[in-house]
Amino acid sequence: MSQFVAIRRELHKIPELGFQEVKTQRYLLDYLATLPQERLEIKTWRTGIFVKVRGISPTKTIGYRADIDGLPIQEETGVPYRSEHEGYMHACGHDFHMSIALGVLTHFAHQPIRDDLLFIFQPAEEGPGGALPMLESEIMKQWWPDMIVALHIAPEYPVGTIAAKQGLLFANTSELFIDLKGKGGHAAFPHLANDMVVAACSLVTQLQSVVARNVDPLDSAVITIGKITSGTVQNVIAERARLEGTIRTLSVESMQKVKARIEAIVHGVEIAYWCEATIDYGSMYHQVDNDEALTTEFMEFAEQLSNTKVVRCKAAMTGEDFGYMLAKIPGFMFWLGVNSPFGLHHAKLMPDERAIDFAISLLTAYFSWKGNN
Ligand SMILES: CC(=O)N[C@@H](CCC[C@H](N)C(=O)O)C(=O)O
Repeated sequence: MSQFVAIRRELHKIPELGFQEVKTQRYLLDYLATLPQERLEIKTWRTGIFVKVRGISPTKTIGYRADIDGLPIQEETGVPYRSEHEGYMHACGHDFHMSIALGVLTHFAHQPIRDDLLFIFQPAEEGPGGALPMLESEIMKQWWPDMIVALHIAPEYPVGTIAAKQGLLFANTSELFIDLKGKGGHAAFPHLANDMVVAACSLVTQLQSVVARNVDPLDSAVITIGKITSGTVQNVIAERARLEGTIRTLSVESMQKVKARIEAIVHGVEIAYWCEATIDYGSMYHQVDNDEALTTEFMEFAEQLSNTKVVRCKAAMTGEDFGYMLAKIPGFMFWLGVNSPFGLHHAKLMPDERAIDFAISLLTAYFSWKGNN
């Protein structure tokens, strides 16, 4: 087993939620301390880390970002290195993202190139979002990169495949939390209560009409309600209900339109079900827009490598707060094939670990070329 597969397994055991990545940060710092320090500058930022690898005669700084948080999912893989944190899992591949970043960083700590490299270990990608505050931090302002790159694992592609496109790659996202408050009561006397289970069910159904009837069929949007909580016991009418979900759109304008329709429907539910409703949009992520020239250059670079297959993919409705970085710094994100029968955010996600060494060699080759040219 390669060193960075072993590191991935250690990180896989300790998934932590956004801005709680204390053990993860400690693990990363301990590893960084084992590298030759002559060219490294390491600065922590909340639970994240910035690492600069000083080049020999720098003309620019190339940034590379890896996200480090896990998800509140109970792992069902049964692997020996499964999560030791009950109810939490690296089910979005951030353990891969970190070990790949460490592999690339390790190479350049031993064999520096002309240009500076900036590695960003970013907390809270799954929420509430670490990219934007990290981007606004003093450290980032001091070490501002001229370009920036990130990858995301892709269960649907085989190892050795990368997928990317110029322009829009990932959607705009907004979390969605709706609280309904009616009147509870005895299950036998519904006419004396305002039942929030019924209101919530109706609201979920009505929300489906926004994408079906209000979004241009040639545009795209998603409204997913992933969680509903309501009620206390089977024979009591629920006074409250809470819906938790996410909105995805392919433009900022569509996001505004979808939210306006959601607000109108929620107001209609207030009237129809004699209840009070509040909407909270939680955290929002800017769409991931890949720089045309840099993406083309990277895809052409990867295409001439004998072990790499490059796919021109479509945009996806996933979200990524790396979009905030790409809104300020030219660069790109690409998908890395990991060939898992179970997808992202699934309790049985099982990415093929051979993708780790493949990605380290791809990125090492690309940064060596880009950082000397
Ligand atoms: C790559 C990926 O799966 N990203 C997450 C980002 C979540 C953003 C936010 N918490 C939300 O749910 O809107 C995704 O779910 O796409």
